[in-house]
Amino acid sequence: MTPADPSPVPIADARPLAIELVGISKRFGAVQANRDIRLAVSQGTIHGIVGENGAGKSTLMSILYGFYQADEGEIRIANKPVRIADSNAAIGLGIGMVHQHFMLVPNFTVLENVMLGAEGASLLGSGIRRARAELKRLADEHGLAIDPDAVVEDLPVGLQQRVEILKALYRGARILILDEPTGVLTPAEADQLFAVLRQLRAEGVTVILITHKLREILSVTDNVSVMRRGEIVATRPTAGTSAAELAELMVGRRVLLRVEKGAGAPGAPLLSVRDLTVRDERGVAMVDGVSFDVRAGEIVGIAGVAGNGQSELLEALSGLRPIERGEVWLRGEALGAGGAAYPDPAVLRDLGLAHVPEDRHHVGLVLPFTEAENAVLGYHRDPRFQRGPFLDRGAIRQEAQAKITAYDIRPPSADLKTANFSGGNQQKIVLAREMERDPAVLLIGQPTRGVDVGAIEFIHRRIVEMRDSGKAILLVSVELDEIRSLADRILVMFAGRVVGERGAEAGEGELGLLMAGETGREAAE
Ligand SMILES: Nc1ncnc2c1ncn2[C@@H]1O[C@H](COP(=O)(O)OP(=O)(O)OP(=O)(O)O)[C@@H](O)[C@H]1O
Repeated sequence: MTPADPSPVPIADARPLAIELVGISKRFGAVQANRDIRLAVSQGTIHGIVGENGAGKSTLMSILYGFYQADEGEIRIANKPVRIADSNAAIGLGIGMVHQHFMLVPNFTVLENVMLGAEGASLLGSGIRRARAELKRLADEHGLAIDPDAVVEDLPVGLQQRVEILKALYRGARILILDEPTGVLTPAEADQLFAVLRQLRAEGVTVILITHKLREILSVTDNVSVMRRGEIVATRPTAGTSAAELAELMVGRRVLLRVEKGAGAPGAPLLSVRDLTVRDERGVAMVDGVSFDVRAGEIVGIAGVAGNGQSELLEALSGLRPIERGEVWLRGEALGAGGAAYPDPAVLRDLGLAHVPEDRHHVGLVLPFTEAENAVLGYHRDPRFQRGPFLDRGAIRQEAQAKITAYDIRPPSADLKTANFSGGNQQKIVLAREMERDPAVLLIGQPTRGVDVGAIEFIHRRIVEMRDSGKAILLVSVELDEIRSLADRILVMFAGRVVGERGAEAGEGELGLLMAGETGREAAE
């Protein structure tokens, strides 16, 4: 284990301290999630926190926001020791949190969401007028333009996040915690968010930013702390560090930050899609006449801004969403032909199609189940896991343990409830299950969302190995870098249609234009 940096606090800075954590420790059963954390953050700075999956970042922020109580240690806000019993106490101390999974009421307006639960908010006429004026003032002052009467569920995620930030500022937040805020954003939305954070910093707001994206750390933070196995192992001024150093500090070894991939040798199509149309619950054609092939030994990437039909495409192909029209062939066999229903996910699995869903919480995992149960979910009828009419628990545990080792899932406990794994480790549980089944065709959505750099390196390598062993891979990701480094061919989706196809060498700007629906002359050039 790397010894903790002997002098992690404070980074020399003339500004007063906004936050000091002194010897914070927190244990969950056998897991020491935080150990003797010492951290000092100066007012009006952006402090990054990085660390591998399960390093304890979210736990530490939950302690600061009053969700959990530390077992030991002291929190000081503006040099005063405080007790943060719950999130109301945190808000009272000027601490605001922007959650990974937004906590907004979808069918309420922006104004209603901002007012909801705020102290002294009144839904009477004068109260609403005052709140509206205050929201406008905050939006103008911080460069957070928004329509107060827009219904939240109609807004793109970037603006929903803006509502979360405004909500925190409305409650008087002077310290803002953002836990992986760009996971659901497009590159352009992420840039806008960073512009907002820089402006907030200039106004004296203190920001703590948790992210796995080292590029973001380098571009927007002043200082950065690295967590490993519950401890802070280093704190550095951002200007004095690099992506390579941070990655090494995080995982304790050198990490390859780019994908190594030879030229592909694509064979026959294993998945063919013709004129596919899929509607959502509201009857809107989310996938609108889409056609493509994915060949053996090929990775086809679908690039696009979230919400342009990529999710519905994956769901339909994997049997989770009805297909309205179109044809799908899997390994040369027409699915749902001659009026038969499209096969359900279990049948598709038997036919050699695996699916890593984008939404691991709702589709990929049953959170109250143990790791071992989730490790074979959907595959538990496999003869390897049956003993007569019963499940062979020993075989299931053995399989789970092998995957835990191969994917470095932490903590390495097959008996732990899946809900108690960190987000990135939950993702690895789904990936291990679907990828190790040796499917002919793999549909994979957002494979590295919330996953640390060491695990990204591993997952990317596995995807390339699968391609090289002749699998057909359809990859959906909002990370353009991920698509560009993995895919052999790139299809761009916009408003339910494939609006362009490019080779792996396509430039970011060119793809960005297509993603924004600019299919005119500039995009063609
Ligand atoms: N409520 C809980 N009960 C039991 N264990 C927990 C609980 N919450 C977190 N843990 C454990 O504490 C450790 C730290 O988890 P935490 O979510 O803080 O990690 P993280 O650094 O935020 O990870 P990620 O990057 O994957 O989100 C993990 O081993 C996790 O399994």
